[in-house]
Amino acid sequence: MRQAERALFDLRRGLSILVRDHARAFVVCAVEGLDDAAAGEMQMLAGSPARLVLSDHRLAAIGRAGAAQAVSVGLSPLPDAAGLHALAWQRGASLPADAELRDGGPVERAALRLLGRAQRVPAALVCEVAPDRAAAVAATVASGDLLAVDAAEAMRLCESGPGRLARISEARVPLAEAENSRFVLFREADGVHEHVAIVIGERANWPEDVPVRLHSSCLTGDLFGSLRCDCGEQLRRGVAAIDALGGGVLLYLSQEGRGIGLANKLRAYGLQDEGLDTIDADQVIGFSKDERDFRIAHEMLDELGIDRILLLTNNPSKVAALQKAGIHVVGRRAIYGEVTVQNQRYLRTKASRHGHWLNDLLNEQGEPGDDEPACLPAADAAHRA
Ligand SMILES: Nc1nc2c(ncn2[C@@H]2O[C@H](COP(=O)(O)OP(=O)(O)OP(=O)(O)O)[C@@H](O)[C@H]2O)c(=O)[nH]1
Ligand SMILES: [Zn+2]
Repeated sequence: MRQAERALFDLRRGLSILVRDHARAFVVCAVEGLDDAAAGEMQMLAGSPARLVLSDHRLAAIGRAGAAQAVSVGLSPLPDAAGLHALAWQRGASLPADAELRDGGPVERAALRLLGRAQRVPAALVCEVAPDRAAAVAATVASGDLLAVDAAEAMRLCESGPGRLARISEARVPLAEAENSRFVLFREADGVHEHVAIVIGERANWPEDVPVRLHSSCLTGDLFGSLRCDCGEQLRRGVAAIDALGGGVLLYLSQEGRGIGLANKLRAYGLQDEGLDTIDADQVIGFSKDERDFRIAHEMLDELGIDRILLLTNNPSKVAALQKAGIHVVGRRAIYGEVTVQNQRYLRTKASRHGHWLNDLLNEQGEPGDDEPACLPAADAAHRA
């Protein structure tokens, strides 16, 4: 899958790539960062007019729901770069009435998946290579100026897990909430993404069901104490709770913004300031309500030799993902931050639309314990918060 990994780098840099299946080949570029010159050049190279490819989430957000994951939009005339940016992620944008919509094939789907994996807005400009341009495009590929990748290979990369993790380095890092802590850094097979396991306490003294928290990174909350979310407090309280339980592990996962990246999270915050909730805002930019893949956490636990855990979370998806991966989640403990004026709506949306177990915190409905996960064995109720 080396070509697909290289394709990710080129797309991140704003370069065009060639994506092909058995029948067709397209010059593909991210709409994010696109300028008019680049749009012109790719059409010249391919010898055909460019089409805009949008995700099903983006289509729904601009009022054109369809069944396909990727939809190819023919626009005549093609808008300039600013117009394409607006169609890709701005609120209130709409397609012209005469826009021609087609379900995308393997190439269009692969293009959007690659962009999502690269944490770019999932919107692509694509130009099919005209027969009379095939030789020129092949020469550009041969010269090294245009990277070519098969759509199937790109899809395989995007659907694959993190691959075998490498344990790279570690050190003792005493924390305010848990003095006896070690940071163990893992690197994904792609050589880029890194995640840290914070190993708290002495392993010999850990409870049999190891206290574990999966914490997705949040620069704004974890580092700066943003009041828009509850992450910073959950992080520190998570470390303290694991220490108080006799030790365990906090996995600090490089999954900023539920996997959409910081750039898109800030875009989404702008949309939330205009009135959208946290899930609709992500959808307007073209993403699903959660782009995270928790297989990484399973890999890390595996590397650490941990398979029976007490999970500190309010997120049912984390419990389900670990159980599916074969980890025995024998108990679940709630982990709350403070409710603030600024994060209240975010927390309520997590509860109502993401299924988070936050009823006790938000005091909305139900008696304490009512929202416990049905998937956990009753015998472990004592573990629960
Ligand atoms: N896209 C997006 N991401 C957000 C927003 N607010 C917080 N996040 C991200 O959401 C993630 C929260 O991760 P976690 O702390 O693991 O929380 P969780 O999935 O709510 O689950 P638990 O805390 O375990 O209950 C982090 O990656 C944050 O950066 C938002 O408004 N939009
Ligand atoms: Zn946060």
